[in-house]
Amino acid sequence: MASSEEDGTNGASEAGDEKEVTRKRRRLGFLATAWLTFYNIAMTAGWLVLAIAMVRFYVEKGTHRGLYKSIQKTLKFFQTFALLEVVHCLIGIVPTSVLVTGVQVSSRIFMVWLVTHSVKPIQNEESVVLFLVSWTVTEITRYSFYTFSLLDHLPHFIKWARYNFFIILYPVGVAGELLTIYAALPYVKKSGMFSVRLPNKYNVSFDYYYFLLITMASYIPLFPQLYFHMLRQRRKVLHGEVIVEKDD
Ligand SMILES: CCCCCCCCCCCCC[C@@H](O)CC(=O)SCCNC(=O)CCNC(=O)[C@H](O)C(C)(C)COP(=O)(O)OP(=O)(O)OC[C@H]1O[C@@H](n2cnc3c(N)ncnc32)[C@H](O)[C@@H]1OP(=O)(O)O
Repeated sequence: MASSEEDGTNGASEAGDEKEVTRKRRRLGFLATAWLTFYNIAMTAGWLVLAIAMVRFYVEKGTHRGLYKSIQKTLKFFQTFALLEVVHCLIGIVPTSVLVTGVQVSSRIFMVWLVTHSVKPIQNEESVVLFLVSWTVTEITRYSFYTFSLLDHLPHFIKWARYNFFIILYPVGVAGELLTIYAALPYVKKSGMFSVRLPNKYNVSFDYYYFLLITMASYIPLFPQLYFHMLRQRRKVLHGEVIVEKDD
């Protein structure tokens, strides 16, 4: 696979890229770079394990039924581990917005623990496969992008994939998430799970069913912001390589 140095960009932009990498390293410091490299390698490996497990399951069983159950431990571990991304932003070792990362990570944690893990009858829905596949492809690409960038050997395809796959995978993932929450609604309403009814000694009430409806509605203002954020990042990072994209 060609590295960014080998992909046909001109000398001036290579020199600019190298200076940028050196500036970034100095800014980050050794410890932060080492930690991020370890973190990104671990996350790439984790999501790769998940991808292989999903493909193996489907090849062996020929159905998606039981898929979630078979991969849930790995999924929960690596998706929960991603909470560290919010910490990375908070302590300033990655130049990403806490808000953007917070919304992204919390919606995933919410989907994993408070929807798919908690509402057992929906675990075999096709929509679960939809978001699992789009998360997995996205994360393998994203974490390998960060890893190779930190190691200063970024293959052009990874960079291209990082800033193009999301155009399709983001809406597909969101559709999978929304359909899964929608499928959970009847069970949540019937069981009254996570809901607190009056009267009680704290005098508070909470209805998880309505909370889910509000969460679904909140995708309407929040998702476009994340999507346009990624489109802006795409323009920033791939700017100047438009000719390469056209050649593709
Ligand atoms: C409690 C209930 C809450 C419910 C909320 C409900 C509302 C939810 C609405 C939103 C729905 C989202 C659903 C989502 O789960 C669906 C999917 O994910 S589907 C699959 C497709 N998904 C994607 O493609 C995700 C794409 N999005 C992102 O990648 C994110 O926006 C984000 C993770 C935040 C990344 O954005 P960022 O701005 O960081 O982009 P960059 O990758 O370009 O990074 C910018 C710079 O930071 C450096 N960086 C970042 N992280 C690292 C790292 N780990 N290691 C090293 N460096 C890192 C990166 O290199 C860039 O540096 P520089 O600019 O110097 O080059």
